[in-house]
Amino acid sequence: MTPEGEALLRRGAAELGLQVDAQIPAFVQLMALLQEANRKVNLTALKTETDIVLKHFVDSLSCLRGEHLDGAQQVLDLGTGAGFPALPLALLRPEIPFVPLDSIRKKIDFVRAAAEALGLNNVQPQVGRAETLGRDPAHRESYDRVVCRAVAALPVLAELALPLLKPGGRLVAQKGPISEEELQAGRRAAGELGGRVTEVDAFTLPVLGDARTLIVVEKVGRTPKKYPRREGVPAAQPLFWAAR
Ligand SMILES: C[S@@+](CC[C@H](N)C(=O)[O-])C[C@H]1O[C@@H](n2cnc3c(N)ncnc32)[C@H](O)[C@@H]1O
Repeated sequence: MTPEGEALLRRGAAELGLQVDAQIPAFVQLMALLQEANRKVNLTALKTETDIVLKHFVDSLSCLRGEHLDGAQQVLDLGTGAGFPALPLALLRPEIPFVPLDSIRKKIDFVRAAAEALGLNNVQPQVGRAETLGRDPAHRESYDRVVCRAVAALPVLAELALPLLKPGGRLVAQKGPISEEELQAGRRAAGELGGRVTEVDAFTLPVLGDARTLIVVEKVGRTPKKYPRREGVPAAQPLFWAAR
């Protein structure tokens, strides 16, 4: 990473109220690993240094807004892709255990290799589908938090995440701007699944000013056994939401 890239990372993090000086060497290494892996396989669409700094690193760190991860014992990153937001979050919060989950093995192979290279003992990547884990007693109702970024519409996320959360746990979903229709469907879906939308935090991405929304869904009851539906159904037939 160039000195300009490092300065951009410091500035973006500072706008979020975060200090990343101690983690700069690790971010430099992560940038190199991502760019090297991207030359071999198409891991992420973002390829330039500026895009990776702002739209992967800083954007991931925005999940720390509102301190929703504080005190969490086990955080699942649903649909982590190349490790976002899990890897930047794990760098900033070494005391929190993260489980980056993705259904695509080559992505999880990268996340595992990157976590090892960065010496991140608090990262345990997992290959699989959220629907499968959500019905597996070893994972159902096992997580304090589920974070996710750019994975699916809110009603779909609610069905994938709420079965995995312990009662009292929270889904922290980072999205772009959200329509009123999606939010309404998400509220109804959350209600059906034992959850409640407790926060809709609209903000702008540091430096770039792109619109973002952090949506928090709290698990206030139990998720009925019939959820999640089988693999692919939550996304193909989102609860309470026809307007896709
Ligand atoms: C658009 S990518 C976003 C990746 C990453 N969160 C980011 O922001 O860069 C969505 C990822 O979610 C994964 N995914 C989608 N549905 C999933 C499911 N039901 N279970 C596990 N992973 C899923 C996909 O394989 C893909 O890697």
